[in-house]
Amino acid sequence: MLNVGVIGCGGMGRDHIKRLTERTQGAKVVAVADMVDELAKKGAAVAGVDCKIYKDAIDLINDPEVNAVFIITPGFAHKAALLLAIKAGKRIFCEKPLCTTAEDCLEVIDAEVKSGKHLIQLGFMRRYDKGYLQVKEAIKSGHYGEPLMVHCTHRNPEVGTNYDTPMAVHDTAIHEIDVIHWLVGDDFVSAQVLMPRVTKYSHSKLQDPQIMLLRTKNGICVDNEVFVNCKFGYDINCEVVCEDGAIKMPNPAYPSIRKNAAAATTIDTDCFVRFHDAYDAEVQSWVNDAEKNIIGGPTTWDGYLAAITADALVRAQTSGAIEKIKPAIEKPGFYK
Ligand SMILES: NC(=O)C1=CN([C@@H]2O[C@H](COP(=O)(O)OP(=O)(O)OC[C@H]3O[C@@H](n4cnc5c(N)ncnc54)[C@H](O)[C@@H]3O)[C@@H](O)[C@H]2O)C=CC1
Ligand SMILES: O=C1[C@@H](O)[C@H](O)[C@@H](O)[C@H](O)[C@H]1O
Repeated sequence: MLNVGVIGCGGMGRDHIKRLTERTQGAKVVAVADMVDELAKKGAAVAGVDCKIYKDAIDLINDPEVNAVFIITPGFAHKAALLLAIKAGKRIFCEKPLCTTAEDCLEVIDAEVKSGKHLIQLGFMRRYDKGYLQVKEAIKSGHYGEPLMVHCTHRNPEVGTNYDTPMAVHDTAIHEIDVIHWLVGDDFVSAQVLMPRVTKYSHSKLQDPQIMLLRTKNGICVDNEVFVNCKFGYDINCEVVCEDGAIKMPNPAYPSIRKNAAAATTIDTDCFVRFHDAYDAEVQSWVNDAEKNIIGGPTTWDGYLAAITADALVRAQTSGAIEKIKPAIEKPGFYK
């Protein structure tokens, strides 16, 4: 049994605690930590009566009963917890983004490589979504030729006023950055952002919507509409256009209802419902891999590649120019 300690008991933290407690085989949440007492208590209540509560992440990490750690704090707080958990040699599941800057990601890579053990899996759950997996299979089959273009939309119904323009990259588009790189098996080399007219539902610190453009080494062009106050639903789409056909990701199936001379189909309203099965699958696979002592999912290196792409997009948000993307180091042999 993997005894998991969860750091960060906000919305996503509690969702993972519920998953680990109710739907994951072979894992148990034995401790939680949150700097806000009330949230730590809420997290522990989801886990069950014998769950320990800590205020400081370090105390949870150093608890000998805890042999694996979930880091579900906001992105800016990931680095500190990651470095402590690596030092303690604990198996780690860290929510996206790995860190909010590429420099911080390099520090984490350095620490993991020096530890000599593969410890970290990143929460890029879309790699476990049935629809994306079907698209990947179709590309791999070779029946449709080489991918040329990828059209994506990442629409959220709304975001709070703490959500600003760079977060459209770090918090939201980071999912396409990772999943498209994984789908087409190619690295990004440049980034650009187009800023359309701003929706009346935005606020002074947020340019919404945005069109993010990425180009890969092999010349594949990706356009990603990020629209986080679209109002109508949580709407994730992806179409890969290849030389001999176009592959559109299926969305979860809902019935088409005919009423009042109109036909309507449900669109999900949040990521927790849309990616429910993908989150379950990523966590179950991380638990299963513990027995084999491997990290089978997205690694720290994937987190770094996503971070350099995100940094280029954030630069492009203000420069309006095409920004280059280049890793500062060669991929360490450790991750090959
Ligand atoms: N994969 C996905 O689709 C999603 C991933 N996330 C990721 O999950 C993480 C958390 O997001 P939310 O739960 O939405 O945020 P949140 O703000 O609701 O919760 C974060 C929690 O961490 C606690 N916290 C902050 N710093 C801490 C520290 N140093 N030690 C202990 N506790 C600390 C806060 O008190 C808060 O309770 C983020 O990395 C976010 O990007 C969030 C939503 C969906
Ligand atoms: O990760 C997530 C959130 O943090 C983010 O804020 C949303 O835009 C994403 O759709 C969701 O998957």
